[in-house]
Amino acid sequence: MSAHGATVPVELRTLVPEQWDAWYATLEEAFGGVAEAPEERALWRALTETGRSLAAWDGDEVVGTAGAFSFRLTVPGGSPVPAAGVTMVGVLPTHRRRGVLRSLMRRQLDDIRARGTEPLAVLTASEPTIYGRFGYGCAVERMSLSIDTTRVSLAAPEGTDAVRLRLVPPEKAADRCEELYAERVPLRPGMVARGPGWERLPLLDPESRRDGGSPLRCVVAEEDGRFCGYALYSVKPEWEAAGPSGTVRVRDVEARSPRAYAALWRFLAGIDLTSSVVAHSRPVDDPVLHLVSDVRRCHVSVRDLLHVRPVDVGAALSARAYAAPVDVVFEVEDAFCPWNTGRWRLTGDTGGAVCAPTRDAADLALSVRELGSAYLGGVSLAALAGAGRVRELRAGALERAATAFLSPVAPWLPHGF
Ligand SMILES: CC(=O)SCCNC(=O)CCNC(=O)[C@H](O)C(C)(C)COP(=O)(O)OP(=O)(O)OC[C@H]1O[C@@H](n2cnc3c(N)ncnc32)[C@H](O)[C@@H]1OP(=O)(O)O
Repeated sequence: MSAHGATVPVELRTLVPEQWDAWYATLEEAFGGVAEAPEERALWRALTETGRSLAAWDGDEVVGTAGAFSFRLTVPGGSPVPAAGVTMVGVLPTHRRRGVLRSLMRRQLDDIRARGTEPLAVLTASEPTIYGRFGYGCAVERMSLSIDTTRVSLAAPEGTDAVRLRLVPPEKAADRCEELYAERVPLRPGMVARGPGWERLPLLDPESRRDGGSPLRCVVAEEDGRFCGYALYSVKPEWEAAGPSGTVRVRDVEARSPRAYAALWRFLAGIDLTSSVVAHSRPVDDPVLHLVSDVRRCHVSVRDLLHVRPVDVGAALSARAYAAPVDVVFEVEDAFCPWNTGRWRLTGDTGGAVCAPTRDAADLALSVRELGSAYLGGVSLAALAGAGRVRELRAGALERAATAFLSPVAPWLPHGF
């Protein structure tokens, strides 16, 4: 019985390709019933891994959906670790709060564990309050910026003026952009290698999502004739009594050098007839924060992005490296996946780690959710301890573990899924 009504006795079945339309229609209904543009729908259809997607049936009706992508996610130290990218979760409004999501999450985590290859599950949540009960912790935040470019100037490191910028249709630059993206993936925890088909995601640009803005533009940066960066953006023109006040909407910026990075942002901030540059998903340590003359007029805000759930605590903690030597025993509580509950000894350093069950006394006590939050190195165990969510059982253990877990580069990923 759920808190809101009798549990619905749904039957969970693996999605078969012929049922994709009905399945996806349920998902769209759960999200409010606005149909996606045909190209968007076609992309998600192509990317759906039906064999690991679940449909909850009530009689002959699909009332709930949950999918998973087979990702390789960068973890601290730079290794790619297999992770289930949980996606397309929805329950019909007629069936909400009667345990359908809970049964989908139960089955999905059991399936991921049974595969034996993915120590982690990750997701971006429609609402951050939903997934903590299933052991997901917020591990990555994203930063939004709205730069008032009538007041803010950008610094130009030496060599910036030598960077040549060129407007190129996004499809024409796509291969070179993907290559650069692939180079960046190991450099930041949270980044996901884009498998076949995913290269279309950054170019997805349905008219229905433009909200009065231009089609997607691409500017590429070149140094000595070599491709060294790109920005994907659009422009939303606007006219006020006092003059033009358009907005540059940034979708992505990547570069191989600080010169190219600065040149791209300076370009975006200087487009005629615009007075602001808006970017909704940047890493919280984006170097652009150190290029601007007035960070307050960049209207920075931060919100949750990626939630991480260790499915196999031992394998997950063994798969990453640590910024400093660490030898710590965790007392882990995991109500939803009890196979993780117990004491785990983690020993590791910058070269790698081993994490295995132990009978030794615990140094730190926490739930699997806090381990998920700290896993990518962007959330400090010390901050979680400050909230009472990590308990130090041996003096000094918290500081050492917190130092070892942190990443010098903030985790991030450039797009949802
Ligand atoms: C990874 C992704 O795809 S994120 C996208 C998630 N989907 C959406 O937001 C679409 C719109 N919403 C929905 O489809 C549904 O409301 C869902 C999927 C969020 C929840 O499905 P339901 O079947 O209603 O959830 P279910 O009844 O299993 O609830 C399980 C628990 O979570 C809680 N819960 C579920 N949804 C919410 C919510 N939006 N806010 C707060 N608590 C919630 C329930 O109260 C219940 O708590 P309890 O165990 O203490 O009783």
